[in-house]
Amino acid sequence: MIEVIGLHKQFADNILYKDYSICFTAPRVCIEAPNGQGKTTLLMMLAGLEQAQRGQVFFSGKVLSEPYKQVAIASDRIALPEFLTAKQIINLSAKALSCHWPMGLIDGFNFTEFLNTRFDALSSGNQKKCQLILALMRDAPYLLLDEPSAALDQTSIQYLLDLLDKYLVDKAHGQIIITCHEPAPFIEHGFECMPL
Ligand SMILES: Nc1ncnc2c1ncn2[C@@H]1O[C@H](COP(=O)(O)OP(=O)(O)OP(=O)(O)O)[C@@H](O)[C@H]1O
Repeated sequence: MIEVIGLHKQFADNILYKDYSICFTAPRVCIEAPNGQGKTTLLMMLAGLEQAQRGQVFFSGKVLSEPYKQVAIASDRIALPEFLTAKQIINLSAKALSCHWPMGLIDGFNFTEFLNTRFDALSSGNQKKCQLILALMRDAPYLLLDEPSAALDQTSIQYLLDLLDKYLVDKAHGQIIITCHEPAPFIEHGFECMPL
């Protein structure tokens, strides 16, 4: 369970969260909110990649000192080295995070033929697949996916949904939080929709 208490976040004079608290209780949550409300920023803060001015985040009741070790995130907001190929980026991450080469995910997303393409030359759907592979290969207990189905083809969405069906089976306290503007397929697969 992820709980946010007393969050304050603003960019310059744009206040996104003011003394904001929320508790995500369902194992699989889909955050639905209008554009610009702060969904991506919230996921980035949960992952420890964006700093809040105030507030605390509890993961199963604990503050994580190094959230990146237990929280995996896929988001367009995270810049990847565009001059490297997808294979080089996946390799770098796998080595840095001591993960196995994610053969199953690469096959499942039909990504093999794009491994030698530079990240900046990948289509938006294939960039999304690369981001998802990087997050999913970590098998972290807390998984945050920002608009995971955006730009994906139907076969890949189905593969992702099947994968998320099984993701928490071996993660007793794990949780998946996604943001999505078209949540219907995720709701059908057991996600609980929450506004911000
Ligand atoms: N690094 C930044 N510097 C300044 N403003 C930012 C920064 N990151 C986000 N913002 C602003 O914060 C607001 C919320 O952005 P965010 O991307 O979190 O919203 P969102 O709910 O995910 O939107 P969408 O549904 O369009 O993806 C926007 O007004 C955005 O311009």
